[in-house]
Amino acid sequence: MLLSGTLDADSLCAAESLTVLSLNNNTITGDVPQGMGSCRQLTHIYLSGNKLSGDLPDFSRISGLTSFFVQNISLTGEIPKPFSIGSVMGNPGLCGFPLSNKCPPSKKKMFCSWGVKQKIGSYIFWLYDSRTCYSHLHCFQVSSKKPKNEKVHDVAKMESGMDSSRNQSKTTSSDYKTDVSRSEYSITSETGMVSSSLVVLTSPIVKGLKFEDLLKAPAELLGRGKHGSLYKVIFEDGTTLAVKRIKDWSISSEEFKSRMQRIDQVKHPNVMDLVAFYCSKQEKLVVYNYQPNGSLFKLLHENENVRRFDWGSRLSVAATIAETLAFMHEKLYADGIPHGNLKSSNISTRIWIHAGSFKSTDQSKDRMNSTFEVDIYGYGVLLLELLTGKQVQNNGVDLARWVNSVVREEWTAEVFDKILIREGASEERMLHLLQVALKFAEMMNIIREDEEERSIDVYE
Ligand SMILES: Nc1ncnc2c1ncn2[C@@H]1O[C@H](COP(=O)(O)OP(=O)(O)OP(=O)(O)O)[C@@H](O)[C@H]1O
Repeated sequence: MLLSGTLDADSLCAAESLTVLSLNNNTITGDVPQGMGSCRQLTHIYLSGNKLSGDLPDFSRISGLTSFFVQNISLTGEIPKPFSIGSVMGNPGLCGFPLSNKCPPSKKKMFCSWGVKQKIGSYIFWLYDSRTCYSHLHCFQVSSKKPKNEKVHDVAKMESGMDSSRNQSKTTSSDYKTDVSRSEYSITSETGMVSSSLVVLTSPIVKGLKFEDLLKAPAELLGRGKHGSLYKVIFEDGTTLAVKRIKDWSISSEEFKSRMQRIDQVKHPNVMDLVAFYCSKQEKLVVYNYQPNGSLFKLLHENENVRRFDWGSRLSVAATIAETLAFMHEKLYADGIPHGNLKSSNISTRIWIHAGSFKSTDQSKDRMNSTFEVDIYGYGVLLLELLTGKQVQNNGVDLARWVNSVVREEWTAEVFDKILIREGASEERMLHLLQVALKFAEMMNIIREDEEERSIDVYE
């Protein structure tokens, strides 16, 4: 017997024990109701082959959603998480990864304007430890106003830390469009290396991608961290990737490869898939899909509509990250691969955790425990950032100390983000979470009773 009728979000959400909604191949009609995005208990949604239509609700708030099948319906909108291509095919109006349909700019804008309640999700990028040589840097980073020979020098200077104007190193996409459309330099001409393919792990879109293709495409420096530089690389067909050029990592190619493959095997919907990697004596690159939606950092600190990032959304982000971290730790503990660099800029607003994983070559138990503890500490700092709305400096040490001093000495609710206070979020609940966060900081032994008051006044 085929089921017919329409979907009612209120009753679906009210059925708390309903986790698997299995309605494939029926004759259900009407829109997929927007309210279904609030049915947080759902883990599996099967709606393929019905007569549904309309805009996809925002399912990104359903952190436990692991299966999502909407094949052959006429839905429109952006896919909430990177589900397999098979599960969303047959919907010409859907866009976003893993489909090759890019979402129109208007949709992207929607994310950039931080429609938090609807759009907050979390993806974590899980990745690497890194270290590379500085050769061929010009292929990625070219300044627009100088002759090409000079550009090479600029890049080399920037990468080696000689460039004093570090913050000015960011170049806009438009600069690149006009000036970096084709670098005359290639890895082949510089080093005599032969053409070589990247190891493509996930994306059918970039199959056959060559190292040279990456080097030649227009690139924009997104940022430089302690493990190397990240570039936005734009191809002629519009495919946009984020490429991390890892520096100074004395790890053998075999080990690098096996780490990347191991990370690739552990799939979690909130951890951004590695698209590809490349490893040679001179270079180690890791490739992701470019995420246009901004980071949790931007959401918290550079968002004009910050008011909309309310307590409920922050809690949901915190819970999603915790769940994801626990999953990844469990899967990767034996391999000694923690994230290693968990911070708000590595979490994008659809909640993808950006990769990052420093593998200790010292696999002793103590050492391994301590590297995983760094993630727990990072998570504690993230909680403090969500609760206080303050920017993290000095790896979170100062923020943890400041919050600790407020909690222990002269308690004031002003420790919390004033937006949360204004919204009427429960002080008691926020305090509970604050205490959890402080426990993580204590674990790293950064808060001590006998502590000198050091630089925590930045938060006063
Ligand atoms: N796939 C991506 N798409 C879009 N932006 C990204 C992507 N990955 C990272 N970013 C953004 O680019 C900037 C630089 O990222 P990167 O990961 O290099 O920083 P980092 O973690 O400080 O580096 P490091 O690990 O070397 O210390 C950050 O602002 C981050 O939010």
